[in-house]
Amino acid sequence: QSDDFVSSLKTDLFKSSGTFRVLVGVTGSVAALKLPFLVSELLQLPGVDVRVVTTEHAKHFYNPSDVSVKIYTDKDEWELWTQRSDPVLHIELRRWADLLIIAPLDANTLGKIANGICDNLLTCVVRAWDTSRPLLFCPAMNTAMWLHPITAQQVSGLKEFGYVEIPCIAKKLVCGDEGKGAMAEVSTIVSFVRQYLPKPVESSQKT
Ligand SMILES: CC(C)(CO)[C@@H](O)C(=O)NCCC(=O)N/C=C\S
Repeated sequence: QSDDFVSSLKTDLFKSSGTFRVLVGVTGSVAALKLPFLVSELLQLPGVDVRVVTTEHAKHFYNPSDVSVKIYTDKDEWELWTQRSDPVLHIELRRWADLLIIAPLDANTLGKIANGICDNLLTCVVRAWDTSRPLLFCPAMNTAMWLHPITAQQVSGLKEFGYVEIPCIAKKLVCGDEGKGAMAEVSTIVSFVRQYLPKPVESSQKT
């Protein structure tokens, strides 16, 4: 199981350059219920290959059978690496991805990333991230959490690393609060990602 698992990653690494590899990180905000829709919309983009890395808490909010692409979990990291010669999943994933988008980014994972904590597969990918590659994040949390002063500090910290914020929006949240904290709309997220796709090469031959 593990070899085809990694070999598919490795083959992707050497796949024809036409493929733009998008890794979606999903965390424990209720906005994670949008994951199936986000993935299906991203797959509509030309030449895009999508994989997902989930945290344990995110699993409460979506059904994996509604997601048509591979979802990597913390368990996969430990099943894959049992001896020195085994590949390290978070390193294979940081090599594989051309772009990482964390949607939604919950308050907990925001805090971890802002401080370099890497205690699960997703935060290990982020901790090992090649900052010359785009990392986009979509904060989503209760309005009271969003308004706490530590949030602005941590969001600006991520931006100092060069990560790109896709700002949260004001909505009537599922808990009844009205205000900022809702994840950006999927259409907004997809249009952000679209900006990073390789430009189609103008054909030099005159037809
Ligand atoms: C879930 C969705 C997308 C429905 O429109 C929206 O409410 C949202 O993004 N909420 C995320 C904010 C959150 O995590 N609230 C947690 C407690 S209020």
